[in-house]
Amino acid sequence: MTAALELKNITMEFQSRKHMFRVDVVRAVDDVSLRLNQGETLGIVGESGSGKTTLARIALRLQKPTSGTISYLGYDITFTSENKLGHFRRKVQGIFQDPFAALDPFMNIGQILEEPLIIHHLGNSGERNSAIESALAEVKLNPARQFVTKYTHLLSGGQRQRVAIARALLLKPDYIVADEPVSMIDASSRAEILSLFAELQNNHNLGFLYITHDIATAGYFCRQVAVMYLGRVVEYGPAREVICSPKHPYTINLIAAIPTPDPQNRFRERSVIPLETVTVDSESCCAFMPRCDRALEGECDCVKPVLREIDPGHFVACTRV
Ligand SMILES: Nc1ncnc2c1ncn2[C@@H]1O[C@H](COP(=O)(O)OP(=O)(O)OP(=O)(O)O)[C@@H](O)[C@H]1O
Repeated sequence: MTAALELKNITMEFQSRKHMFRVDVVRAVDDVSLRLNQGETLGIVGESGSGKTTLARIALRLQKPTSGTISYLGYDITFTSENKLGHFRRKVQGIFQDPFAALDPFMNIGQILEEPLIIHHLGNSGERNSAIESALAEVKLNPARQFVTKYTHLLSGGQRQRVAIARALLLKPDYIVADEPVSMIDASSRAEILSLFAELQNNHNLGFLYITHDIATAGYFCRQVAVMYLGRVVEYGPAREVICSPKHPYTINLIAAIPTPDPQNRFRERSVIPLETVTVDSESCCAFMPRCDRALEGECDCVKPVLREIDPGHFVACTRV
């Protein structure tokens, strides 16, 4: 089956000038290969700074990688010029963390939703209006006709995110890159937005690249999960397996940190991942080594672990597994 999105050996480096004559190179993404099939959900999980957003921007071709290739439906679009990306721009949509910044406060909901249809020359005015109303109904903003004339300051965070989802949906995308779509929304709306994603996926065979720091929501929504640490994928596999039977020490710690509503927790001490105290040359050793309670001298400090298949479809980059 041709993948909706395929990232092969993606590396992304940024240069930052720290002193007048010294330029530091930050490797935000380091040799990442991932595949998203049509109608499936791939979760990218990791803490702040692990390179998730950079990878999301690359999947949307908002950024060209330093090396590696991006394929959309089998076509290499890594360096395709912007004027030839029209179809990709329509069929691949992004939903971002901040629903307050994503929508223009000077436009009403109808204008916000009509704009991409006008840009992509889709339908006449009447067709666009009925498409907008059905998209609003689909994201459960009812009665749709009343929402069309409202401005964004009248909506809650959850409602704004629904408008952003409707805007993406109107272009009938093949896949949506959702970068922390529920992290700025209050807890009560989070589950509703995630079940809305699942419903839209069923109805439209939509693919999702779901980026999050919260492995629990990834487990709820994703079929496959990739756990990232300092730009690398350290564990990848079916979400249920990665969450119920994590193998990499970093994933094990992330899962141990998921809060559970058990009154006995008052009497238990939880282990926390220690903060990084030293920076290692991750070119020649395991980047997680300074924080790992299983690290072994002579092994983890001299081998850069690569992903190995330890169970069918379950990959781990750790020499200690
Ligand atoms: N334009 C840039 N210039 C320099 N460094 C950058 C740039 N963009 C990202 N980085 C660095 O790349 C690394 C990964 O950043 P990225 O935003 O992709 O991580 P993240 O996992 O999405 O984190 P967060 O959840 O906090 O957004 C960080 O160390 C960041 O400082």
